Amino acid sequence: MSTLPSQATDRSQLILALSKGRIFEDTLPLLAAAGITVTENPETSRKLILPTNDPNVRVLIVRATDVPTYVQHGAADFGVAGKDVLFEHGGEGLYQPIDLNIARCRMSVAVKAGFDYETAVRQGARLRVATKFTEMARQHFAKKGVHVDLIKLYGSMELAPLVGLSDAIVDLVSTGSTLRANNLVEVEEICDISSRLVVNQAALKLKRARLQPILEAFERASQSA
Ligand SMILES: Nc1ncnc2c1ncn2[C@@H]1O[C@H](COP(=O)(O)OP(=O)(O)OP(=O)(O)O)[C@@H](O)[C@H]1O
Ligand SMILES: O=P(O)(O)OC[C@H]1O[C@H](OP(=O)(O)OP(=O)(O)O)[C@H](O)[C@@H]1O
Repeated sequence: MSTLPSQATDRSQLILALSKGRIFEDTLPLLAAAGITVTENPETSRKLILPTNDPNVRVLIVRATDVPTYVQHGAADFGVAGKDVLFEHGGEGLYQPIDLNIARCRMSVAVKAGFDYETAVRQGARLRVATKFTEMARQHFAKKGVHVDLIKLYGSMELAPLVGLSDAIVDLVSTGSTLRANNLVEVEEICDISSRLVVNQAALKLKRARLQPILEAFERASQSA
C-alpha cells in the first residue's frame, strides 16, 4: 500500500522565514528573547529548513528578496525583511506589525566622483540610473520630477557608473566604504532602512495564540536594543 509523502513542514508548526547573513544574525537575539534557539548554523549546514529548541518552531532559509513571497503565500507564517525588500514586493498579504530596528542602513543615490548630479538635475537631463530597487527609484525620481531610464541590476550596482552603464545608482549605504572603494559619492539620501517583522494575514488569525507571545518578545527586545 502506498503512503502519502510526508510534508517538509508541518502546518501545525510555526514557520519563520529568514535570509542568511546579517538578518539571520540580527534576528537571533530577538528569537532568544522569545526563548527560541536555532540549533543548526545556516552558514555550515546545507539544510534549508532548520530546527529550533522548540519542536513547534522551524526556520526556513531563503533569499532576502524571497522572504515576503514565502510569507504572503503562507509557506512561512512570519519572516524578517528589509524595508527596501518590502517596498519592492508591495506588501500584499502581509501584516507588518513591528520595525525590528535591525540591519539599519539607508537608500541613497550615488554617482561617480566628479559627476555634477545637482547641475544635471537642474538642467533637466535624462539620467540613466542602475538599481536593484526599481520601484523605490521610480517613485523617488517621479516625486522630484526627474526623468530617468532605470536599468535593473541584481547586484554590484557600484560598477555601473564606473563602466558607463549608468550616470547614477540607487543602492543601500551603511558605512559608505563600498562607495569610497569604488570612487563613488553619495549625493542624495532617499530614506532610512531597517528590517521589519512580517506576518501572514491568515496565520495571524489562525495561529494568533502561538504567534502573539513571540511578537511581543520581538517587540520588547527590539525596543531595548
Ligand atoms: N550594508 C548594510 N548594512 C546594514 N543593512 C544592510 C546592508 N546592506 C543591506 N542591508 C539590509 O539587509 C537586508 C538583507 O541584505 P543581504 O545582503 O543579506 O541580502 P541581499 O544579498 O541584498 O539579498 P538577495 O540575496 O535577495 O539578493 C537588505 O534587504 C537591507 O534591508
Ligand atoms: O556602506 P557599506 O557599509 O559599504 O554597505 C553598503 C553595501 O552593503 C550592501 O552590500 P552587502 O554587504 O550586503 O553585499 P551584497 O549586496 O553583495 O550582499 C549594499 O548592497 C552595499 O554594497
